[in-house]
Amino acid sequence: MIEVRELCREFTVTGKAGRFRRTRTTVRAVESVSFDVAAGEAVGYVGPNGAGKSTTIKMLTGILVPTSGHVRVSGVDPSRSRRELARRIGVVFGQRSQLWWDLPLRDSFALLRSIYRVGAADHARRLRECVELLELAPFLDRPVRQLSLGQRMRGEVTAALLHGPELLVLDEPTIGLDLESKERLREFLADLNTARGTTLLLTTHDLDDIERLCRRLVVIDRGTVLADGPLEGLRAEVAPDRVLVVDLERPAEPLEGLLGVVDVRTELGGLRQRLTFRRSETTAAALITAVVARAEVHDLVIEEADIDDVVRRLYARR
Ligand SMILES: Nc1ncnc2c1ncn2[C@@H]1O[C@H](COP(=O)(O)OP(=O)(O)OP(=O)(O)O)[C@@H](O)[C@H]1O
Repeated sequence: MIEVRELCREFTVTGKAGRFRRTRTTVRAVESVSFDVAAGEAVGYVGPNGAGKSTTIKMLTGILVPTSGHVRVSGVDPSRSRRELARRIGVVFGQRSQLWWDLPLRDSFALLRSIYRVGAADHARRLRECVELLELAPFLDRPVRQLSLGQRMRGEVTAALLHGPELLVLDEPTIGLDLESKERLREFLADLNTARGTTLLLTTHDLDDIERLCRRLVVIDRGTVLADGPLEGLRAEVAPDRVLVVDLERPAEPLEGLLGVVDVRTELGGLRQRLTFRRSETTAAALITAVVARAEVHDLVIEEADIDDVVRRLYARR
């Protein structure tokens, strides 16, 4: 669905040096990025501010022409075949709108139907689904400028889906939304991917988006790919330890010497013990069995690096 090879984009920035002289410097926003996305995948494209995410998305959607490298999306070269691409993919920019500000949402949708030349029946069916799942009915007849951010975003996502795209590209789709709106949108997108097979590529700084939506993460920094793989694989790679926290019925000596355990800390006078263990050397189940054989356990919980930790550690590698 997406094929990117050694993609590079430079910008020339002019600055002032003295009264009359100007300097020209070249900024490499995307240095060399390569990755593929297969049909049906849901991929998170993440990286710190200025890493080159938006620039990549703009090249994937035909808004920017690459300086060098190869890119194909949905079988076409995005910057050469923008119209063809627009028929095949949907794009949502959290910070920009594709709706008509003064028109009621319903009229924006009707205009998009004529622009994309979508059949009346298909349009009506897709609109009905979005209206129901994204709960648009109460504000369909209101001008876009009167909508809240959350309402408008639901409208933006609908607008991007009315022509039935096989790929949806989202740049910061949940930015600025409240928790409930974020959750509603995530649920809708997860269903779009799993039940309908629409391929998703999204950039986000909200790693809960990734946790809920994406099985795979492409992490970029300074215009190159730092890591690419399933979240679980990346977690195992950068955070090889997990922690088993056990609350005992009675205080006990530290539970030392269990297979795979690299550190034991006691709290509450030995009533709570935190056992750090290597995921490559033992499983949580085996360790729990070993602990239960040594002491009477009241409660236990397993802690591991959350997605923020994983991504932070990946950035820190640089
Ligand atoms: N039109 C432009 N002219 C000059 N430099 C640019 C231009 N667009 C982007 N850049 C620079 O390229 C780099 C990558 O920018 P980009 O917007 O792709 O990053 P990003 O990963 O999307 O960041 P953020 O998370 O802050 O949105 C930055 O250093 C930015 O200043």
